[in-house]
Amino acid sequence: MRSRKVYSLEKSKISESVCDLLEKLSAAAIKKSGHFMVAFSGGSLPEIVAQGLVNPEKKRDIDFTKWWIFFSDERCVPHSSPDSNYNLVKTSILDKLYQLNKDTKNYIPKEQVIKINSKLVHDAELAADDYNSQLVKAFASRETVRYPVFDCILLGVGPDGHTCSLFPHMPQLNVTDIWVTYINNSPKPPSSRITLTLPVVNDAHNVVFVATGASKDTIMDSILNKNDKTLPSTNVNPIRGELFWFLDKDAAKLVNPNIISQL
Ligand SMILES: O=C(O)[C@H](O)[C@@H](O)[C@H](O)[C@H](O)COP(=O)(O)O
Repeated sequence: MRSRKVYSLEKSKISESVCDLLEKLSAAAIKKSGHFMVAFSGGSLPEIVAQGLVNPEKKRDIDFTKWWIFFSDERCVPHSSPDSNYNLVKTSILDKLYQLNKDTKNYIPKEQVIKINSKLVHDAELAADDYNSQLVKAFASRETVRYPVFDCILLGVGPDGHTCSLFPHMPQLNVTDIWVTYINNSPKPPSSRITLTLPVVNDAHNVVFVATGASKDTIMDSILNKNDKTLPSTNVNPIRGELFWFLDKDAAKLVNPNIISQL
């Protein structure tokens, strides 16, 4: 891992700070390769990013036409379901971005939002294979390596240390021969999901965790202080990339102050 930065911020500062970083990473990626390949998790993350990204009071200097949106994990539900991470990102970010920038057309083209195949949500294994093929197609023009290299993967962390849909003591954490795998007994409902595998996450140029709330203080102690490798989030260490943790004060309460970076 090139570097790890752990930030502990007032909750009100989290969205803006994460999006300041996204603005920087986006500009660098677009300059280097012509696009910004970013994967979103579900949970609280999309709303947190939305507050800083599609804010009429603070327009971002971002060329959204060059963004490609992927999902770090996705539930095997219809796109219209309230449980769909695509639906969450669409309603919290994509639709608002369209409304904010429809005059300038500075929004993400629909064909650059790579979502689960809604015809396959009845079969998580087929859906995972299909998403894997979609990744191959999307990254074909860029990649000569074994894995797709995302410019940024945005992750949340569960109170049990899961991230994406990689859960403690479940076999998906050890899958290394494919880019996307599936689970049908997720401890966090809904039970059927597809997820990026750990090697893909660790091949990203940048991985950004966002964790807020007192419910995350104990797990943050296990991940950052105790380095508990049974927890999927502890195993996220980008091989050539940068790792960022954005914590609010509640989630960072038990974290050793010596590992906290200053923004
Ligand atoms: O689809 C999902 O459920 C998410 O991708 C999941 O991995 C989430 O990121 C964590 O459960 C944290 O969720 P919160 O940020 O809401 O606690």
